[in-house]
Amino acid sequence: MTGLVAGVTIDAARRTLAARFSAAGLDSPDLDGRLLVGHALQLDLTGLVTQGSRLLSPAEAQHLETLASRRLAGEPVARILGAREFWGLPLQLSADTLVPRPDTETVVELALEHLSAAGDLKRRLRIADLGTGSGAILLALLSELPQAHGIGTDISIAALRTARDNARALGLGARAGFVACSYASALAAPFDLIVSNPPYIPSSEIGDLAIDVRDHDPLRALDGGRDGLDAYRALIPQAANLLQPGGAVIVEVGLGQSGDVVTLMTEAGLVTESWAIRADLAGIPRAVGALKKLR
Ligand SMILES: C[S@@+](CC[C@H](N)C(=O)[O-])C[C@H]1O[C@@H](n2cnc3c(N)ncnc32)[C@H](O)[C@@H]1O
Repeated sequence: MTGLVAGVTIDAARRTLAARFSAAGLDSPDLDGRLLVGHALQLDLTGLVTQGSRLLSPAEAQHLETLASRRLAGEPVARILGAREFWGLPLQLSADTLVPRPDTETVVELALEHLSAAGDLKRRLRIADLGTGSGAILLALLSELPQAHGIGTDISIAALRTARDNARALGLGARAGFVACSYASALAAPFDLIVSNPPYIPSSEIGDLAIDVRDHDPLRALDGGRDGLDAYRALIPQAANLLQPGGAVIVEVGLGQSGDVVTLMTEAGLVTESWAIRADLAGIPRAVGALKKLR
């Protein structure tokens, strides 16, 4: 394997990393190389372009080599950077938070569409995000809903700390609270909107996940029990109790789970409608919603 040597230019270092990542079969070798070089040298895209002919110092070359080795060993770029963008918001991560996924933005989209159709975008809404992790879904919603307040829950205190820090860093801290509990068990009614991306991988499938997920995302963010539906069985009845009449619960689901989740919502007395299933970019039903009946 070709290492990076001091005295190569930034451009050459990017090309070398991209070639090594490509040879290792990584999905986005150019992007990964650019992000790691930018991170190691503290340069944004403009800096990388304008300083492309600058030579790496020995310390920079060594640092970059360490980051490249971690990537080649299967560690996701977001874990190496300790940060990931979600809904255009920069979020810090920790070992206790899932790396937020682009698919999860379907939950945010469906929630905003529902609120928009109901004429509620400017209302003083109360939102709960169950299993908030880095705070991704809650903070995306609060960034779009200027009058809304929200609570994120998680069983991981460390994840809640990261979520709280993200809320503060984004200027949303005054409208976001964080509570350690199992899903909504410590929350009191009423809520206008409850969202969740809970753990939903069947326990028996965890071992077959790609290495960047299995070895780097926290197990309690992934493991949904025997059939993957344990979290929905717990949180959907809780949500049904806590919602205002006309309020909505919107959850992310795994592959092939939307039918079972709709059934759980119906059994909890919620109303599911055709608007309330949203596919991700791959066409897989990814977000499922239901309403509490109006009295
Ligand atoms: C799939 S991750 C989602 C994180 C974040 N909402 C996102 O979309 O990026 C699931 C989260 O649920 C949390 N969790 C697992 N079991 C829980 C429980 N019983 N009550 C509350 N949160 C739980 C995990 O710690 C993890 O942060």
